[in-house]
Amino acid sequence: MQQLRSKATELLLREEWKQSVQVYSHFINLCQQQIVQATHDSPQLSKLNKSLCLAFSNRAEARSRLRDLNEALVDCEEALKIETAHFKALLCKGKILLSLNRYSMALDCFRATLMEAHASGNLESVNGFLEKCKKLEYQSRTGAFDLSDWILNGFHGKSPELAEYIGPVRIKKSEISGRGLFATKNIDAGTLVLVTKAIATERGILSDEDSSEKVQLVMWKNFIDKVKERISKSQRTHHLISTLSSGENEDELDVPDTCLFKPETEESSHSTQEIDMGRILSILDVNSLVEDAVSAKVLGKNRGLYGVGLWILASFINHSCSGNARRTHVGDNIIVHVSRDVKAGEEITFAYFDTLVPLEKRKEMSQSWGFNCSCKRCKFEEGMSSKSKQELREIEMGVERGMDVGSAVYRMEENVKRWIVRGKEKGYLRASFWKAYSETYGTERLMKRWGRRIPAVEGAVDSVAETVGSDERLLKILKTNGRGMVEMERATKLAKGVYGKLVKKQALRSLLEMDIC
Ligand SMILES: C[S@@+](CC[C@H](N)C(=O)[O-])C[C@H]1O[C@@H](n2cnc3c(N)ncnc32)[C@H](O)[C@@H]1O
Repeated sequence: MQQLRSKATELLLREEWKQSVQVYSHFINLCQQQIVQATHDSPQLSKLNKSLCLAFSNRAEARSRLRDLNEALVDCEEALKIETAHFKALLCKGKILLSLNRYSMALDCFRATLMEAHASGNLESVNGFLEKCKKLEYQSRTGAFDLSDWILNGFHGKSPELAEYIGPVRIKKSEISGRGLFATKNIDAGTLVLVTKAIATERGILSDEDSSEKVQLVMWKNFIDKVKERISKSQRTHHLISTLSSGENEDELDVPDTCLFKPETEESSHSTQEIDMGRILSILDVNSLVEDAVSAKVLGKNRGLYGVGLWILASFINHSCSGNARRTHVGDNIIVHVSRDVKAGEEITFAYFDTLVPLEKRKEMSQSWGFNCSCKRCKFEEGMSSKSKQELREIEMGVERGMDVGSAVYRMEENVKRWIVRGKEKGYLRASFWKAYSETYGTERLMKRWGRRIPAVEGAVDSVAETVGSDERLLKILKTNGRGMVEMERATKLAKGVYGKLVKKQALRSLLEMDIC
């Protein structure tokens, strides 16, 4: 036993985790056998128990390094059954709970180690964990995230650690398709609705066109392998992924309780169903997101970096061509915020693809995603009279063939008046032809010619932002046409919709100036 113990410790120190787990397991077995045979209350029994406790906590450490977190947690519990305040076991348990995003339970563990940490000279490192844990626990409770410092430092260093957070939203049946995410109260533009960590991500640099497809294929394979590994190591992950749509009979799928996705929800209630890899692959096909989509901001990334990932709760968000939310990626986190004011009960939707384009283009895009878009904007545009649709197609084709974009905007506005299209619907049509609007507003020559016959830039920007949500291209036009402080204020409001309430005013201005929008 002595030899086994030394060997296991040596392997642990050499960071040979797998072998160390094996040797500790052997040692633990022997130790448990001897405990059964030892005399009650004997000094030998207490020595054996001490060794067993340490072995459990060391095996927990090795298992946690291998990301076998659940097994590692069980080991910590075993160690703590023997010695309720065992420093190493408590510290290891705290670290595991922290990486499982169970902040308040982790906080309890770190607090329980404080006395021993003080006595053994480990106070500084324990305090480090405590502070981190407190910050994350606060974020996950309040949704108060602040990336200002990181942004003002030019995204220097590692991306900030963010807590998982579920805001005022719940999963419900959707009129669009299957299940969707819905606001449970009125939410104002920029408010965060969720922050979740990816189950797995895969990133790579895409260089020239030729190699990028191959690189993407390899990345997709690696990504699938990572998801497989995560599923094999956690029944909870497997169960949560299984709640997602595989694209078939979506309207018949169960509506899971939103609480299920809270990190604190216990593992034990899940069945040990077999992994159906075919279904998992379909689920990944339907639900994986790329990080550099038009509707996503990726903060702090290098140019050319391409990433794919699976974020479970965000996977319940349906697409809409008049979406009210956007996503931002920071490290492995997805942050979803509303990009315009949202009423209680409204479905939270974001754009899977660029929606500042005409209906036909959007139809092609949604079909390439495997569905026919049934959002309100598409329904409205499809429901217009065939004469009006023909007129819109002509303008669209005219713009494609190089027609004067100013005259396209003028024709659009005249049509909108003639067809008596008002409010939101006006915004829908302007959004469909935004390319022509933005080129007109952004070109001095065109503004000289058409400026007085078309609406002011602010009005057009507002109507589009109110219907399809804030977008960096709207911001850009405001910036080029901006006239002093009023536009700066309007731009700041729009920027909140683009980036979410993640930064204070100064950092928001810095983002605006960086021109990443
Ligand atoms: C990421 S899932 C969204 C959540 C899904 N509705 C569910 O019940 O799990 C994507 C799938 O939802 C459906 N979907 C999303 N947006 C849609 C839309 N605008 N129109 C029709 N179907 C949509 C499509 O079947 C798509 O493949």
